[in-house]
Amino acid sequence: MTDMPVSIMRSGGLAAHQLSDDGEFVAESGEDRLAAAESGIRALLRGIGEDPGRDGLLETPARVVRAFSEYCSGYAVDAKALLTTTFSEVSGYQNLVILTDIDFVSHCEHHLAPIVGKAHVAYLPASSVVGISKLARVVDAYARRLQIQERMTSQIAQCIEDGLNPQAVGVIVDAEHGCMTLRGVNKRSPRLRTQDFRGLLAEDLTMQQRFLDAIGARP
Ligand SMILES: Nc1nc2c(ncn2[C@@H]2O[C@H](COP(=O)(O)OP(=O)(O)OP(=O)(O)O)[C@@H](O)[C@H]2O)c(=O)[nH]1
Ligand SMILES: [Zn+2]
Repeated sequence: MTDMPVSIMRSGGLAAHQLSDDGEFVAESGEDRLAAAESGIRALLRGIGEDPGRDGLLETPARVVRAFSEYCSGYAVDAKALLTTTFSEVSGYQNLVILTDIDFVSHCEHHLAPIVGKAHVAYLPASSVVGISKLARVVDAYARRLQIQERMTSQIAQCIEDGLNPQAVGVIVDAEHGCMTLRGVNKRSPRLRTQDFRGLLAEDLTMQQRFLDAIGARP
């Protein structure tokens, strides 16, 4: 047995930081990371039988990397910090605040295929309300990552619960998954519905129904 790190053994002597344990090149700088990502896209193009050297594809790796940086820009967003602008002067408001039809685009972590849908968010304020655009920003902060829909739904609910400490939180997400509609099982119609109800919205079925009615959903 040797004490040599796996990465060094695999690379035949390369410095340990240059290869990860699964044998991938690990870039040190941001620029190296982009170059490595672009070369990965060139490999993908070769893998599907294309010629990454032909004119039309020369700029494609850089474009794809830029596009994925945009799809995944939510990693850089501190979602909870979005909920710090609140208005307490409307503290007499005792009803659900419901923001419906927040459209989003995410990407599934299994196939990197688009998940396109709408999120509906409700909360019952405890003492203050938040600017409604911030709720849509929270949705985007989690949507613009590689996701599965169940986790995204809970992350949005958790963020609102932590950020506003409300009496109730509800998040419903309806989405179409490209990995089901464009490939694989190739079904055009199914939409995945996920929901996360917390606090009074988990206990009070009448309140839950008000939320469902607002989005025109069947219970
Ligand atoms: N629960 C859940 N599943 C998802 C989501 N997005 C994609 N999937 C599923 O993840 C699964 C991955 O299954 P695998 O069998 O590993 O992948 P696959 O061979 O490409 O499967 P098929 O899509 O059936 O062709 C598939 O069933 C997808 O439909 C999501 O947000 N939530
Ligand atoms: Zn998928």
